[in-house]
Order: sequence, then structure tokens, then C-alpha cells
Amino acid sequence: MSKKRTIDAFFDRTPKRPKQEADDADGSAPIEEPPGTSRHSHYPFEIAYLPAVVTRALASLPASPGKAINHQPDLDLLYFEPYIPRDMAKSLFHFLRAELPFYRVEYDIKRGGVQTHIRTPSRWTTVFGLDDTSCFDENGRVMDKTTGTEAADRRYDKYPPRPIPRCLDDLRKRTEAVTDGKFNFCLVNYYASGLDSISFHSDDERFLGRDPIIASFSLGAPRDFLLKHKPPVPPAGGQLAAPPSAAKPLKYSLRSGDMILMRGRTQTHWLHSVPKRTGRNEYDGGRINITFRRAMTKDGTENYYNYNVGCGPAYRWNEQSSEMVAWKP
Ligand SMILES: O=C(O)CCC(=O)C(=O)O
Ligand SMILES: [Fe+2]
Repeated sequence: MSKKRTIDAFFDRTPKRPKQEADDADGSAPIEEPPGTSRHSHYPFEIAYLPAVVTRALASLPASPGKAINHQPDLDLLYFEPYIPRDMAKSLFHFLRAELPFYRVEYDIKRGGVQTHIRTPSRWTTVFGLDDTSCFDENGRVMDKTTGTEAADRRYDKYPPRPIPRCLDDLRKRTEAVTDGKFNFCLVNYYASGLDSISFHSDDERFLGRDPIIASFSLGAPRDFLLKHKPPVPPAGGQLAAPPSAAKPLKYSLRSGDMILMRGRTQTHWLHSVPKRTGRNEYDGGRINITFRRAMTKDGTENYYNYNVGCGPAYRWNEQSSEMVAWKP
């Protein structure tokens, strides 16, 4: 039997859960373990482990070597085309869409002194993880790394952190093993169609520290990924200058299984986006984006849960109606 057929066969979408287990702290389950689920009091539902054959296949990733993209000022990318073989990426897309809880976050911000209600982002999101000041113990409790006692902080009270489920943690560990990155957060976007998007931004929040390394995976429908240099910071009281003339905007068509590692000065000096896809390509199908990042402080934990989980209901993919449905326990 070919490798493809073997992996596809193991991505059996009918629930078959012979063994229920608490998630262990370091996620180091023996590979031969029968399928089980990650559980945590702050997951709305249990999240299946990857089939063991897929966990094993992760050990041989990346499927192709990364290509350095650093020919422009301040840009430092490593582009794997693909990182996950295309057939495995397709199965992983269907698995994660079906197994993960997703949210449609709404929040209030002050814009120009006016309180505004934001009903975007125009995509589904979810997040797992905990900043570097704390860790989960074997019972899933948040422990302060310095004192070794249970962490008490208002930022953790508002949005209780939850561990990265094993199905994503397997990929996180493999990504750490082949890059210079260390990651304690996993953010997931689901773009249901070409109408879902993310506007130009950079992931350069203070809580990520200097020159953060971010690994960004694409699964499912192809989408454009645009990059443009930020205008240089003007001198105090000065005019906004143009970006360095050598810096040209870039466009990559990200396909299922690709991974872009963003590193060095990229986040400080470049913006990136996934624009809407209209017309013929609008209903090409959904896309999942996974990013692994490292938050250094509690502000990172609060920010990520605030903007990617929020206070609304969890949703789960419904295969029959092909849509996200509010989760009722
Ligand atoms: O979907 C993508 O490829 C990019 C997502 C992204 O930039 C983000 O979540 O910060
Ligand atoms: Fe981003």
C-alpha cells in the first residue's frame, strides 16, 4: 500500500475513541498508543489525537528544504514548498476543521477616542497556549514557573489559558526541531471562503520580544500572501518617509502544506496580509492557517485569547451542513 493511502486511511473521520486520556504535560506519548483525545477543563469538547501513523510521518518533515527569501531590505523568510506533503496536508485540513473549536470574535476598541464595536476579524479563529512565565502541570493547572505555585493573575482569570492539544503540539515540536524557533502558542485561522481575509498587519507586539520567529502553515485552498515594507519611522516631528526604494511589495501564492517561517527583522519592518479572493476563486474552498509563536509575558496570553477566543460561544464544524455550528454541550 502506498504511503498516501496509508495516511488517508488512518484519517478516519467516524469517531472511534477507544481510549480517553488526560493530556500529559510534555505531550510525549508513545507513538504506538491507540488514538485518544486531549482533554482540558477549558476546552469546550475533547480534541482527538492525530492518528499514530500521521504522528510518525511528522518525523520526516519538512517534505522539501526551505528556500531563503532575504533579497529585500529587512526581510528574512524561509519558504517551504511544501513542508507537509500535499496529500497529508489535505487530510490534516479536514481533520483540524472537524476537531478544533472555533470562534467568531467581536470586541470593542477605541478609535480616535470613539468606542467602536468590531465584528471582524472576517475569519474563524482559535488559540491554545501559555506565555513563558507559566506552564501547565499534569492536571492542566497554570503554574508560575518562578515560584512553582499556582499562577494567580487577572489576565489569566479573564480568559483561562488552555494547553496546545496534542494534534497541534506534535506539529509544534517537529517545527521546533527543524527551525531555530521556540513556540508556546498556536493560533489557528479558518478562512471559510475567499471572502474571509486578514488585513495588512505585523506580528510585532512587545510581548513577543525582539525579532520574533513565527512559523506559518497553510492547509486547504490556495491563497495569496502579500508583503509590503512599512514606511520608516519619521524623526520626531518629521514627515512620514517612503519605504526604502529597494523594497518592492511581494506576493506568494500559498498552497496546501506550505510553510513560511518569518524571522529576523521581518515583523519590525514588513506588513503581511491575506486579501479577499473574489470572482471565480471566491468559493475555491476553505483554508486553515496555523501559526506557532512564542509569547514572553502574560500580556501576550491575555491579548491572544482576547482576540482569538473572546467571550462568545465556541463553534464546531458540521460535516452534514458544511458549516460552523454553535457548540451545545
Ligand atoms: O493566514 C495567513 O497566512 C496569515 C495569518 C496571519 O498573518 C496571522 O494570523 O497573524
Ligand atoms: Fe500575521
